[in-house]
Order: sequence, then structure tokens, then C-alpha cells
Amino acid sequence: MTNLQEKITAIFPETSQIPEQFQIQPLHQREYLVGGEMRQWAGATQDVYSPIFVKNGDKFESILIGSYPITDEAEAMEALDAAMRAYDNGRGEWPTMSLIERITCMENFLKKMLEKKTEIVNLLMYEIGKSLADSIKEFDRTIEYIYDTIDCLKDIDRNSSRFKIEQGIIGQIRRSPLGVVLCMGPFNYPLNETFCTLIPAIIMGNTILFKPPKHGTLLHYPLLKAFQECFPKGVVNTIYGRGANVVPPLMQTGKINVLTLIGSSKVANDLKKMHPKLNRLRAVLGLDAKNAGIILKNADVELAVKECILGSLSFNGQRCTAIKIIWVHRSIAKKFLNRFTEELEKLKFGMPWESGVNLTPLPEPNKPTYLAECIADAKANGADVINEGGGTTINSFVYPAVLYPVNEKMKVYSEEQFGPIVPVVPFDDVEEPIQYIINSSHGQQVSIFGTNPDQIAHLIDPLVNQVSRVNINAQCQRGPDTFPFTGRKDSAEGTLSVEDALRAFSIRTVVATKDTDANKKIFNEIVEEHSSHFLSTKYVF
Ligand SMILES: NC(=O)C1=CN([C@@H]2O[C@H](COP(=O)(O)OP(=O)(O)OC[C@H]3O[C@@H](n4cnc5c(N)ncnc54)[C@H](OP(=O)(O)O)[C@@H]3O)[C@@H](O)[C@H]2O)C=CC1
Ligand SMILES: O=C(O)[C@H](O)COP(=O)(O)O
Repeated sequence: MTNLQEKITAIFPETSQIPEQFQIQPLHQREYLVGGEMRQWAGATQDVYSPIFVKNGDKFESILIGSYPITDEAEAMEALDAAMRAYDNGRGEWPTMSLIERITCMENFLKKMLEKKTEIVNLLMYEIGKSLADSIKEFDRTIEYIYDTIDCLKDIDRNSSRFKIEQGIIGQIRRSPLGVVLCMGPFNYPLNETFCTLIPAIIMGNTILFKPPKHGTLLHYPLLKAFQECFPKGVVNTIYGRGANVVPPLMQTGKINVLTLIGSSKVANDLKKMHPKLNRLRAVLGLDAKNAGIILKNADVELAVKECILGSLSFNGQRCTAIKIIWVHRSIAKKFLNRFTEELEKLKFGMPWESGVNLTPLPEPNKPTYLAECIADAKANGADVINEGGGTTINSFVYPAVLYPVNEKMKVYSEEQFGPIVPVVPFDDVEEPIQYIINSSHGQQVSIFGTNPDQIAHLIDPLVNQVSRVNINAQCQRGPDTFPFTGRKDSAEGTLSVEDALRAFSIRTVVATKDTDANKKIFNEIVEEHSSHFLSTKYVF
């Protein structure tokens, strides 16, 4: 066994070595929420094993951390009926409730969610292997997102003065819901990325079918009762079981008004095609990406290394916003790679609860095999693993591999590896990475590293027309959450941000009349009576 293998083997604890505050009691859940009713499931269940293995002598044993119902198609259909009843063609209690009352419900939910922080953070660590620090960050960021959503809602559309006011017409603009929203999120941010669509969809008056991701289902259970208690019956309905089994029948009914999925483009496109009335479906999608880092000849190499380490390896590269390929000018490639691998060696690997840990076990059981195939394929096509021990795999842990020189024949050149592999391509002319980005089927972000403002300025215009965010001397990232977050081509549909998401899950509607004295009197009274429905959209022109 090499030194690195020994070190990796040593990260897995014996059960008795897990610090007391991080020990976990399995959570065997049987409840699910439909139509405001907490139902008990007596059918098949899914055991959940953590990517954190424990050592038992020479053997590794996976930790069973709980189980949940595999509700089937019949339950999914009941959940759909419940959501449709609660919406009641827009006449239900929730879609007609005033914004002020909806905000109060959300504030109650927020309070209950805060009480569950420790439990949710612990489950995040165990279900997806995210470090304690990042799990706390994910929780806190989600809470902040909800606060910001409430604040933003009070302000949205305040500036409607750009509308031309027709002579003799008075009107009021409001934001109205869209109907039944099917909401699904990814395993890498199972709380935050799901809530960035779930929360705005709820608060805008829609009713919801919520299916959590398979790695990241248990951590939603502490909130099930809060959903039941804080919102009227049928506003939030939960569905468990594999997405591939329960979701297609729902789409085929044609009764889903909004599909919101943060995940892979293949799944999103397949699901959209199943909807019989595509023109009646709104899709709000955050999808895969193959973000490039471009390191120009004159770049500050130290800065580029620091940002590319963060960009490509935070949470083991399992971020949609990760830098998934690095283009480096050939003249500085050696220097960059030497420094990159030196810094990589300093990254701490271990269990998620360890302080300062960067690299942790991977939650997807098939991922180590896929990554090994990517590495083998790159080697067969002429690349080397240039860091010592790159790709070493001990059950659920994969040590990062830096591959160089990568070319277009390799999988890692175009596929989203979504894991700890760093493909590096040398270039002579900056036109090469630009052409790569133009030809890519993805279009989320790019990071340019350089010190010449003119040169960077010259690159921004073509690049910003290919991706949705250009970062200068900084890694790719989603936040701050007030920034529009989207992508071009296969990387997204619709835009998410605190404000954009409120728009994505609603439609602007108008109540108008002729500007006569009699009408004005009636209209003003209506506006007065309905003022709590509008908040900022209380305009009479
Ligand atoms: N642009 C963005 O904002 C973000 C994009 N992502 C992308 O998400 C991906 C990683 O997440 P991952 O969870 O693997 O994504 P998936 O697309 O596999 O899963 C996302 C959701 O879709 C469900 N699902 C999966 N397959 C099907 C199917 N055949 N029919 C119906 N539903 C299905 C999943 O349920 P189940 O788990 O039960 O299979 C899950 O809830 C990466 O590509 C990443 O880039 C991640 C975060 C942010
Ligand atoms: O799911 C993802 O990968 C996130 O959108 C990444 O978010 P971050 O850039 O804020 O880590």
C-alpha cells in the first residue's frame, strides 16, 4: 500500500471514533404529506447508506442512516390531485390569499426551519458527505435566501412607470401564480438548490409537488411537519421514490403547469418532451455546465492557482459552477501546473466533521468507477495524471487527478465530470479556448485570468454572448444570490436569483378600467380593499 493509500484508508473511522456530537441515529421515515394530511406509508422503502464508511477490522462498512418510503405512481397522482384541488383553478385559499398573509405563513415556516438547523446540517454531512463548514453554509445561505425573498417581494415591480399610460385607462398590475409546480433538486445542494425554486414558487401562490433527490431526501424530513403546519392544505405535497419512476406519469398527465428542476439537462429535456401540451408548460431549469478557466500568458499565476483550486475542487468538484476544464497558455503551463499540484497536496482530506477539511467521500456509489473510466480514457489518448496519487480510490473517496495535456479525443474534454478530476489543456492562441466555448453545448460561466485590462475587455464581449457570467481573476460561482443565475444552451432555462425567481414562478396580470369618475370611484375602492394583495404592485395610473 502506498503512503497516500494508507492516509486515505486512515480517514475512515471506527464507529467508536466518531465524535459524540456527530454520531447519528438512523432516521426511518414512513410519513409523507398529501393534501395537508400526514400519511403513513406501509409499502416498499429505500434504505439510505452514507458515503461515510466505518472500519471494522480490515473491512469497511457503510453506515445505514435511515430509510424513506418509495411512494409509487398512485401516490404521485394523489399528490397531483391534492395540489390541483388546493389551487382550484386559481380560486383556492392559497392563490387568492393576500401577499401579506402568505408572507406571514412563510415567516412562520422560517422560524420552524431555524429550530431544525442542527438536525438538518448533520443529515447533510451524512447523506452527501459535505463538510460541516459547507453544510452550515448551505443551511445559513438558504435561510438568508428566504429572508431576501420576503424582502424582495415587498419591492418587486415597484418601478412600473416605464409603462406608457393609455389615455383614459386606469389599471393595476399584480403578480399572479401559475398553477401546480413540480419541484426537484440535485444531490449536491439538496437543501439550498431545491429551496431556491421551492420557496419562490410557494410564496407566489402556486401549489407544489416536491420530490427531493435520492441523495438528500432524509434531510428534508425535519421540515415535513413545518410544511404541514405553516401552509394551507395541499400547498406542499411530497413525493418520494425514484424520479425516473414517479415523475414521468405526472408529466404525461399534462396537468403540471411548471416544471422546475435543478439537475441534468438530459433529465430535464426528457421530462419536458413527455408533457402533451408543451406550450402550456413553463420550465425553470438550472442544468449541467462545463465551465472553463482561461489562464492568459500574463496572468498572476499565484492568484490563478488559488482560484482554480477553489473553483475546480470545492466539494470535490461537485458544483454546477465548478471550473471543469482549465485552458492555460503553453508558456506558463509548467509553472501553473507545478504550483497547482503543490497547492492540491495541501488540501486536507477526511471526514466531513473534521475542521478545515476540503476533500470528502463522494455520495454517488457509481461515481468512483465513472471517474476511473475518465482517467483511463484520458491516459489512453495521451494525457498523464501529473499529481502523485491522482485518482487513488479507497471505497467512496477519490483523490483528485490533474490530467495534462488534455485534448478533444478525451471524455473529460467535453463531458461534465462532476467530481475531483481537473483536465488541463495548453493553448498558444486565445482563440482556441474561445472556439471551445463557442462549440460547447454548455454555456454557464467562464473565468479569465490575466493582468492586461484591454485584453480582458476584448474577451468579455464575445464570451458574455456565450455564457451567462464572466468572472475576472476569480473562480466561477453562483452567489451572491441577488445576481441573476442562469446559463445558455443546455445549461439553463429561465433565470434564478432572489428577484428573478419570484418572476419565474408568477405572471404579471392587469386589472383595468376606463377612466371615468364613476369607474375611478369603484376602482379606488377595489384597490383599497385589495391593497394587501398587491404590496408594491398597488398602482393606479
Ligand atoms: N445549474 C444549476 O443551478 C445546477 C445544476 N446542477 C447539475 O445537477 C447535476 C447533479 O445533480 P443530480 O442530482 O445528479 O442531477 P439529476 O438530473 O440526476 O437529478 C436531479 C433531480 O431529477 C430527478 N431525476 C433524475 N432522473 C430522473 C428521471 N429519469 N426522471 C425524473 N426525474 C429524475 C432526481 O431524482 P432522483 O434523485 O430520485 O433520481 C433529482 O431529484 C449536475 O449535472 C449539475 O451540473 C447542480 C446544481 C445546480
Ligand atoms: O449547485 C451548484 O453547483 C451551485 O449552484 C453552486 O453554487 P456555488 O457556486 O455558490 O457553490
